Amino acid sequence: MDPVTPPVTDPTALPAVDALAPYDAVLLYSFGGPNAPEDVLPFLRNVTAGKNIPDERLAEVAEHYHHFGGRSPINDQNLALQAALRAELDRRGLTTPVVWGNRNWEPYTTQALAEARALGAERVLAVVTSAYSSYSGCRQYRENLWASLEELGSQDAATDGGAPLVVDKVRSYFNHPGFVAANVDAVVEAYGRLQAEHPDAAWPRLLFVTHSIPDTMEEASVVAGASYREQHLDVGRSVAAAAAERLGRPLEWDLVYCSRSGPPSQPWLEPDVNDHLRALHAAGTTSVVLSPIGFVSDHMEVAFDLDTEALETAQELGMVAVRAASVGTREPFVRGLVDLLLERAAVQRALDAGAEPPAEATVGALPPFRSVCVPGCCRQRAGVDSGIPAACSTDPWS
Ligand SMILES: CC1=C(CCC(=O)O)c2cc3nc(cc4[nH]c(cc5[nH]c(cc1n2)c(C)c5CCC(=O)O)c(CCC(=O)O)c4C)C(CCC(=O)O)=C3C
Ligand SMILES: [Fe+2]
Repeated sequence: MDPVTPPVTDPTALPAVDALAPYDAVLLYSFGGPNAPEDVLPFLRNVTAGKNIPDERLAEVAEHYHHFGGRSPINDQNLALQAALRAELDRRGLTTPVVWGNRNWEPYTTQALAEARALGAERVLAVVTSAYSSYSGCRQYRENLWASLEELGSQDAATDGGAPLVVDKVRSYFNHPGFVAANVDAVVEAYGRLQAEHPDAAWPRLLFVTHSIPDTMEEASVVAGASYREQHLDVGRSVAAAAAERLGRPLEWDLVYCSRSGPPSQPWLEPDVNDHLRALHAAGTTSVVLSPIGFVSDHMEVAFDLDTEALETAQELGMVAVRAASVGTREPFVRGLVDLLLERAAVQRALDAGAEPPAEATVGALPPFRSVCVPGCCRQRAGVDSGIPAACSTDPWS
């Protein structure tokens, strides 16, 4: 018998393979913030429910919001990022809907998942507005996702007769080339701005700033591969090296922290940005650039803790200081996020097929973080199981 000759097919005649399959919706998943003065207290109650935050700290943080008319910039920034992701997906011919939801304010997680469901989604790919892995940037989001899926009756069987809704998430993307490149651009621009505005200033020292977390949370974060602090140090090395090359001069840099809360007796990551400015000043530094690599947009922690407080500290000390922009909707970041969505879809197709997963893009010394969290990933305290289930992991309940 003649061997069967396979039919010659015209690839352009085949239906386009959906590059985001198996996902049929994307969830932009964020922290949330108040839109008006009357939102401030209920928002803070949502954020701090079950947390050991002293009343004095809460009153102080409420003042930060009222200082800006009771409205956080974060929601507008997320709407802008949602629109930018939409535009980048459209540019690549992808029509998958992008919904937006928050852990702590409207539109809440459950609303966003219900919206995805109403659009016909069965498998949602979440991207959180936190680049680093720790309880605050990973597991807490996953716990909230689990709770919302429960609320929607989607864990075991869908109540609306369809397939159960499943949510996966993209890996922590601190060491993704797009996130790093956007931070490099912002640092280079900030050096340009500082030199233009203060031509006589000394060559600035570079301070990378991130959100402080309790030492216990830092210790627990290492389960993901490298601790929260080590993840930032890796990004700091990458950004400083690339920016120094572009600027044609070496850069000296430090990693510092902002927005500490919790009782004073509880140790959190240090040094605080203000304390560090004082120490640098005492040691003779006169000029700094602050790069908020810990945050993806210029939300309240940036607008208050850096632009209001830290820049005031620098001014009091007579130091020249400029804040670099956060990645926001910068093109390398948005393109990188869409690359990540596509990469995560390819990873999932390989996992579902038992095939070799594709290579995952990184820069720096650390490996790509896991797409599916391991049991015990990103707890509040190392070795202590809170018993709270979390989505997007190989924990026994998922
Ligand atoms: C690591 C991290 C990020 C970065 C990663 C990410 O982006 O997720 C982040 C982001 C944010 N944090 C924010 C606001 C707040 N965070 C608080 C409290 C806390 N944050 C923590 C950590 C983080 N937080 C921790 C360990 C606490 C203690 C209580 C707890 O264990 O949760 C509190 C309570 C009052 C206070 O103590 O400050 C508020 C109001 C906003 C919104 C800003 C806006 O409205 O524009 C954003 C984006
Ligand atoms: Fe994790």
